[in-house]
Amino acid sequence: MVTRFSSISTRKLPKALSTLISDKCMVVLSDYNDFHKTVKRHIIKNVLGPNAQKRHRGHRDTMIANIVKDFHAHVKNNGIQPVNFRNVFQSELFGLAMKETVGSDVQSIYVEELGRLSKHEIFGILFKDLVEAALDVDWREFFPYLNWIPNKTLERRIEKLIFRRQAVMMALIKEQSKRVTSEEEMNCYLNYLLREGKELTEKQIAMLLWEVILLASDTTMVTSEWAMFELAKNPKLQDRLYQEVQIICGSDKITEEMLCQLPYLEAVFHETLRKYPPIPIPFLRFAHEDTEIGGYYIPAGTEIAINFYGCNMDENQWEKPEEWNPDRFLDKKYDRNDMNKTMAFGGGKRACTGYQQAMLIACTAIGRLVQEFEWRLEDGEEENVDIVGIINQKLHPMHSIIRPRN
Ligand code: HEM
Repeated sequence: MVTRFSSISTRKLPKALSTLISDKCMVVLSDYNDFHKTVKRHIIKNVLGPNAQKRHRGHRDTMIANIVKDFHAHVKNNGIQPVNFRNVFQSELFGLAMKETVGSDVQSIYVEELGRLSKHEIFGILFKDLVEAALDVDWREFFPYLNWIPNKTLERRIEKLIFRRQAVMMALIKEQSKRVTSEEEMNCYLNYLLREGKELTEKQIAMLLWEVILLASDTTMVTSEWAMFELAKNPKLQDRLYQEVQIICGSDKITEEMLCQLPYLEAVFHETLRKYPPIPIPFLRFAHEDTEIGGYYIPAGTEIAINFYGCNMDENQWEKPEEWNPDRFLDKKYDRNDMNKTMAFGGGKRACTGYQQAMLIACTAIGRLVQEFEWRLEDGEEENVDIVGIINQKLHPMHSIIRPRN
């Protein structure tokens, strides 16, 4: 992935997915070409690079504060009734994604073609429905010579989803374009692309904005949910993390600046990514030229699946890989600054551009939630380890009993 990326960075996508993403009009699913290089420069400069992340700091702090507030409100209103972690976390994460892309956590919007939509409905149209559709299997993919047979039900469903996404994105763009005067609203991807992305069409801008909404709304939540699940399941390890946070932060709330002093928290993050990589097998690639990988000759046209999950469960590489054990990452052999301790973020030139955002949000949230509350699993929850979808999501959202520490 590192040295051969230029030969193996062409994506092999199912037809339905290719249609959904307007024929690879995204950084993450485009081939390695000039379009990719241009739009990757844009996303780094305005959203995901270190300077952009500094500019978005306020949004992350607000997000964490809101999550903590929501959990306290749950305790106040429902006592020891279990809380659905995902409901709280995902809504706030989606709000952050909207701020980064269109400048505000839109609570409702009027869309000419669809009427007035709530935040929840916008989330459904821009995220949930499309993620579910990406999983739809078109049986014709397995029999390419039968491609001439129509699959009208699937095609109509995809057309409808694209229509709805496009209508909402256009309404968001129109609404936001009216408010380009305020300083805070200038700091969003939409305004940046309107200013700097002169080579892009309106449709491409809509797709690039949607890409950030899609990528920012999920993988970080998936990692945080699995980490909280394991901590709630293992009170001793949770206590160890709490003690570490107490020693470093005392009575202060944990902040991003403190993360570098919290090695156990960092180990919790990496161990979660190892055991539950949010992208266990990235979308297939194919070699567009003859190449050689790991001593094997790979002829042009070969499809390549990279199994991160398999690598992270390899007994030759990891002792007792099925155990969730953050301690393994405290070993001196791991460089503290190396984000690639596991394969979770990919590798080489196509490695994840959003790792810094993911790490800052997940680590601060996990640390702060353990600092504020004691987490226990609801009876029977321990068994709920099934996963669903292409992003290794917990099939059953985690339900946990939380008790404020003070
Ligand atoms: C724990 C969280 C995350 C994980 C595990 C993760 C994982 C990955 C992986 C494995 C790839 C490479 C796919 C491949 O090689 O085919 C990737 C690419 C990418 N990710 Fe992430 N990701 C995470 C969060 C994010 C976030 C929050 C964003 C942005 C908001 C993001 C943006 C991207 C982009 C733009 C690429 C494409 C890079 C390129 O093709 O040059 N990721 N991610």
